[in-house]
Amino acid sequence: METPRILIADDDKKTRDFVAAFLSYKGYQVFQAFDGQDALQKVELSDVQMVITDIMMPRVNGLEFIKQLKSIRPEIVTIAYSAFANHEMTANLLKAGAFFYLEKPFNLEELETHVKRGLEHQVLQSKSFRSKPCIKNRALLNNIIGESEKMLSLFELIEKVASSDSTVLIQGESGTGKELVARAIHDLSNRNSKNFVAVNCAAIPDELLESELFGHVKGSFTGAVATRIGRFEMADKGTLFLDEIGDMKANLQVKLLRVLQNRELEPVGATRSKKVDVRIIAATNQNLDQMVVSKQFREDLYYRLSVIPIVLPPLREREADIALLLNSFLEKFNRSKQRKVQGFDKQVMDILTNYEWPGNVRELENLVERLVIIKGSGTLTLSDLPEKYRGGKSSPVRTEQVTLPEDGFCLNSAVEEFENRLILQALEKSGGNKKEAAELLNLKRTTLIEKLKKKKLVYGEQFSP
Ligand SMILES: Nc1ncnc2c1ncn2[C@@H]1O[C@H](COP(=O)(O)OP(=O)(O)OP(=O)(O)O)[C@@H](O)[C@H]1O
Repeated sequence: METPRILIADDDKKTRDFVAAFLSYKGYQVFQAFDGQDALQKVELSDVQMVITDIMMPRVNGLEFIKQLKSIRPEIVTIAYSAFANHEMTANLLKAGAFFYLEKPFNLEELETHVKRGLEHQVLQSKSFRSKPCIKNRALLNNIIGESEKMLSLFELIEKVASSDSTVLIQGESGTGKELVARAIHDLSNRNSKNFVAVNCAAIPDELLESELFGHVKGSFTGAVATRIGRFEMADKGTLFLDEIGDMKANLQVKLLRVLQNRELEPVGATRSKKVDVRIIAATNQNLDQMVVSKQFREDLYYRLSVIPIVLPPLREREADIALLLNSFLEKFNRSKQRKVQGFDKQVMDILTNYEWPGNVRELENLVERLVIIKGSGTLTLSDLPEKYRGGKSSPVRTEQVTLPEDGFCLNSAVEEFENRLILQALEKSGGNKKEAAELLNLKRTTLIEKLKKKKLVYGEQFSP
């Protein structure tokens, strides 16, 4: 049996460390959160079965935390504790779905008894949740392929959050389907008759992003030849999807925070602000938690955005979906490319099921598209697979051959040069075709185009770093 995973939420570090040390000693895997808001984040990131929470905490207190947790992850068992409890609070806690309530100071052995009971209860409860997955609108989620347990709970979560109008933060590796999930949330929400507007914050040059988001008035900067509305206004009454939010620069983070707080924005060069009614869904493949610690991302904005956190699992953690994805894409590309490939032989299926998929579903989809086009008909066998899949190696780039010079060097410019060279090689290989080059690099086509713009790279011209 897997080691049970438990999260302890308490703003008092001493108590938190004390309870954590005891439960770790007893063999549980323990995580810590410093208040209810932080706990909501960590629940998703650490995939726990139980939360032990203090009641008196700043920002989101224990009772509010349990209510929110139950609305998104009802199968997680919670034990609450507090120094001052009265009958009314205990009743409220149990009504909110807490499994047990303990009064401080409590005995650690007593806590462990309730932890054991709670975890037994959790196993039974999660079985019952699994046996009746209540996904009402599977048809609307049709373009998200998956039947693994992780995907089924994702579908349930999408349905629950869609109607809530809260801000959502989707985290996950590149190619796991963050944009697809954002669209599904919009499609299932009351805003679905209005626009879903997507902005890739990493792809738009920093100096243009502000006017792209908030719009500008004529003459406010060189090139502002006419007044233009921004993406926020385009998404009015609908949904704005802010992709790659981790790349947003500090000055714009402040402006975005202001819009989220006041629900109004100021176009570049305008003297008056405008009201907007927009639901924000943000996404990133970076570790925002760590970026907050290293002060690259504002903590206040992080909490504003992550009211409902969703973490998409990488494909290697849901092997059960790989065959389904391979077959679904095979069907899709047979249809759209007018080919008649019959399927994958067992050896190919086994290799692809055990492959790591560093580029996740995007990589799988691109591979199937290429295989279908090239093969045309018949069954796909080992010799049809590109070398890297046959050898089981996930990256053809031999980074281990790179050595750091004695006196060090500038990492940023080296990385930039490395990226530029690979982009130009991909364009070379595809004869300048950007869609194909993006596929070779496992990037979205639009991301590649914006990267080229940002870097001022032109295919066909000699690149000098
Ligand atoms: N579960 C899925 N079912 C079907 N297609 C999927 C699934 N997940 C991802 N895809 C496909 O994979 C590709 C990448 O998905 P998407 O752009 O949503 O990923 P992402 O996580 O936003 O990537 P990035 O971080 O690079 O922007 C798209 O073509 C999408 O349709």
